[in-house]
Amino acid sequence: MIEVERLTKRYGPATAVEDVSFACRPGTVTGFLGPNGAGKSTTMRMICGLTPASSGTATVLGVPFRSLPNPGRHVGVLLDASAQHAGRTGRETLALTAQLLGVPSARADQMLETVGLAGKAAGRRVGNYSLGMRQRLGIAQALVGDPSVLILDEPANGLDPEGIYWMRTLLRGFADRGGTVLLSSHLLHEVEAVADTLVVIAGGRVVANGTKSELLAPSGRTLVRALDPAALYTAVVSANLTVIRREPPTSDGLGEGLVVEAPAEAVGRAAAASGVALTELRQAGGGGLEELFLTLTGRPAAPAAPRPPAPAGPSVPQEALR
Ligand SMILES: Nc1ncnc2c1ncn2[C@@H]1O[C@H](COP(=O)(O)OP(=O)(O)OP(=O)(O)O)[C@@H](O)[C@H]1O
Repeated sequence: MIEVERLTKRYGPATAVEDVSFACRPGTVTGFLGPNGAGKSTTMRMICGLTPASSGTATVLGVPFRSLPNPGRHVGVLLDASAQHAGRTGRETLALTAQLLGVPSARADQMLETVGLAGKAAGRRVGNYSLGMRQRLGIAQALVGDPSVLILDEPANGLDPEGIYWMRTLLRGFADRGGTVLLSSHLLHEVEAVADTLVVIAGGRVVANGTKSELLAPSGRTLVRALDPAALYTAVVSANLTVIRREPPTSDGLGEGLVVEAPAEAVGRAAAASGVALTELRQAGGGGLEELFLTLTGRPAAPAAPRPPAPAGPSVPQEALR
């Protein structure tokens, strides 16, 4: 169990993390999502006692991380896969960790096997490892102490598709055996595939927190497009419906769309009343995590007039979300 209660981190006048609260339960994978600079790493570092919080608390297995006796036997942490000693081999790295944690050295060999670094790779110096190999070694290191909690910051970075699939299977198995996993990522689709619970952070604040099925449930919003986007906008606004945001034109030639806070029927009627020919009318949502993420964190409006109300959250460049 990980419990985070109103955690805040300030660096001088800047607030990196503000009033963040969430819980990760045994048997679940919690995906911690946010664009670059959202505050994921800072939050994880505070949970692990590496960065002091300005206010708020974080506990792991009921106590602050630093109060855990031999924490590596309870919590496996991977915050920076590049932080390993470049001059040691993979096998030496894990053997040393096993020794420090007081577990048999055979466990180190088992973990090398588990992460696919047994054999030749185990004898190579870490400095010669690819980023993906370092991630695998970092995951092995986190697992050596046979912990019940895993805290992993962007573990999929540098992994190829096969590696990402492998990691997903590993984390799912760990949680299914009763473990607790907190996993940060900006790889939305990977998180969507493995997480049970999602915590979305933007600008240092939690903007969504719930089970995947709750958060991805269909919304009462409608996505609508028309041959004449400006006429559509006027029709929607004239019917006193609220435009949440614009959708960019599609690659197959449909023009700019609108996401409207109303059921499809109301939007269709508004368009019909103004004689606007629609090219698309459907419930918004169903676009998975990416759509949820964009809705929650905002996105740059497409250049067109007239403009809808500004998005509620900070602007997030789309490339930061992939
Ligand atoms: N030591 C520090 N001093 C000052 N500002 C910091 C420090 N560490 C982080 N920040 C700032 O805090 C904010 C949150 O950073 P953080 O690294 O936690 O975000 P993140 O969500 O992990 O981003 P990324 O996905 O890019 O790693 C950023 O604006 C960052 O510049």
